[in-house]
Amino acid sequence: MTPTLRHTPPLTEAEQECLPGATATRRLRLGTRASELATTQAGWVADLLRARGHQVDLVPVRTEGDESTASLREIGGTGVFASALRTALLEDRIDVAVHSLKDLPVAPVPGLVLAAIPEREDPRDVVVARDGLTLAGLPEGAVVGTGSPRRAAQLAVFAPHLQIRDIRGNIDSRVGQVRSGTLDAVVLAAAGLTRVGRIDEATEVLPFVQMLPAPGQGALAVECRDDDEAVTAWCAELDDPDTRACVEAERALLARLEAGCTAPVGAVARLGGATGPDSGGDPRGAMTLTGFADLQGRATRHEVSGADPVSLGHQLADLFLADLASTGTPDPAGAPTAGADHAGNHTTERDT
Ligand SMILES: NCc1[nH]cc(CCC(=O)O)c1CC(=O)O
Repeated sequence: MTPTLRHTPPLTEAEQECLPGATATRRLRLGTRASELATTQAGWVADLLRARGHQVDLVPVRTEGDESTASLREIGGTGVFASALRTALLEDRIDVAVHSLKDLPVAPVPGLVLAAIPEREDPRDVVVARDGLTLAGLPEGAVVGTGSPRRAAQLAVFAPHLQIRDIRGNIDSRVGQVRSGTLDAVVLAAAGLTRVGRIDEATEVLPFVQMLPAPGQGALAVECRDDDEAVTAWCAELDDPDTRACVEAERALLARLEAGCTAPVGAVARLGGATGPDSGGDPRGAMTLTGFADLQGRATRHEVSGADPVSLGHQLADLFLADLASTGTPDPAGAPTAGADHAGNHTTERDT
């Protein structure tokens, strides 16, 4: 193996750019957890980097239980999937970490940067049900497995004839419980099924009007050390600005809501529409951010449109926080902006 740039005195970014073939002399250590989904996602990012001329080695990273508790405490309590990879990155055992964005806590980590958010997969949730059925086609009392309070709360609104059972596990074990007859159906992210090549097993795609995804669902985060300018720049080439704008809005909602409540939250941002003279000069055009939250057993939706992703997220959060503050019955006059697919004022019975 040829010596790497890591063992030579550090070069400035400008010096590296002058070196012919400089990118090929440094092998990138791309960290991945061991699950099929994680290795598939990491492999996809590795291939994108290889297509740009980089040499990439996949590095399996042990789960959080193997790591020092001190480092984990530094990072924070949530995000067990992300913690081990982030620790490995901070300790210079890997150069690049690939995460499912929806599993990544919204709080930034000092020393790390989200160098790229590549183009997202389908953000919707799908159903895998027995006998090719849809949720509407399942009989009264049929059992649907999900470990997600967000999914359970929305199922209670649009499919109240179904029972929810709290389940955990990877894609294979969750679908396996339908195949074995333990469950009538499970709800999963379309993106996960697509990435492992099993999207054809979905029996129904749930539209946003019924089921809003987790903020960031379907998108990946490519994380680097912020002082590693070369790797950060190489990874930044994988960024999709439209996806980044959408997930910024979705995560801004989550960040503001996490400060004010612990409700299950769904959200999706969509670009497009107002690209004409009224679009405020934003070349990305207008964005619409739609959110769901189950606030103390009362499920509500709100929708906002505008140009700035982060302020949209905050605006939407403030609508939910205002709902929460008005502890009495929901105010029908407080309906969202015209055109919203509002499903408010439902009473839910949450099983999880
Ligand atoms: N919480 C688990 C998880 N984290 C990321 C995905 C895959 C979908 C994605 O990348 O958003 C899944 C599986 C699921 O929710 O069904």
